[in-house]
Amino acid sequence: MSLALELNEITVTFRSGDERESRYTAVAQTTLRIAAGEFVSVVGPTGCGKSTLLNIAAGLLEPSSGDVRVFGEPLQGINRRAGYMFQAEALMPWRSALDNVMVGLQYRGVTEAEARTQAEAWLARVGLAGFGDRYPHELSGGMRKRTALAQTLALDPDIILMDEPFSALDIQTRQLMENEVLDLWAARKKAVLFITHDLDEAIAMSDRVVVLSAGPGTHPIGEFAIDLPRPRDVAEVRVDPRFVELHTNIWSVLRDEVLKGYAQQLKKAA
Ligand SMILES: Nc1ncnc2c1ncn2[C@@H]1O[C@H](COP(=O)(O)OP(=O)(O)OP(=O)(O)O)[C@@H](O)[C@H]1O
Repeated sequence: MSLALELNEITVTFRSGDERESRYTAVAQTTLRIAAGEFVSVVGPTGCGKSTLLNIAAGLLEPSSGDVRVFGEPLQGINRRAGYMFQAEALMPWRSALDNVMVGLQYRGVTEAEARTQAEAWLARVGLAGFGDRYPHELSGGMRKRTALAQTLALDPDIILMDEPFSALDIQTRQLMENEVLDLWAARKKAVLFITHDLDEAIAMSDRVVVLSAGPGTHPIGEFAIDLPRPRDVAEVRVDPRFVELHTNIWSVLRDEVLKGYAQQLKKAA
């Protein structure tokens, strides 16, 4: 089994506050490996370091120590084998949905005509055929997420990095999007690193769920193989007795960390 992404013994220390001497170790000695085609979710308490790990995988942030490998090669700079989808809206408001999807392709050197054809096909795949000429403000939140998904997948990345991509959506739209992502993933089997607060979402979508400790110095404290059959419907799978059992097992590890995470946030705010 080939590894798509390896984070080996990663430590990340930030300078914190105004005092130059003051340092905060967000991530400590964390190893996380994702096989080609594997869907892995990372859950952990608020502020523990999930986004920091994703930024490391994206090559947007350099670790203080440890190394990152992409398909066996050391990562230098931006991870060009990866596509990202973040919590915040990433669409350019002055471009139509179609232009938003086309721009990444054109940046890669695809001709305008070919980029248009591919972008139209991706918009259709995410259920937005006929919406290409709308601007982001003319689309619903779910439609904007679909556009962002088309934008990410159109570049055909081997690794997909997602940081709470659906957290702003209402529950029905969210479940529709989760099922769509699972269908698209099943068709093309990319490696996915999915960050979420939501344990139900993590279990419903993933092959494996990794639980991070509360910070400072977050690190994995549990790893669970999700042996639920696929294809899955994220709403239906939640009532499967095995889902409930996995949820109980993972929550027993996560619960104390969530409580520690809240205490930590309150201390930081004080
Ligand atoms: N550039 C930075 N400078 C200083 N501290 C930072 C920086 N980026 C993150 N941190 C701190 O590192 C810790 C981890 O942050 P991170 O955003 O990775 O957590 P998270 O688990 O993704 O949070 P959430 O669940 O709330 O999205 C936090 O305490 C945060 O304040």
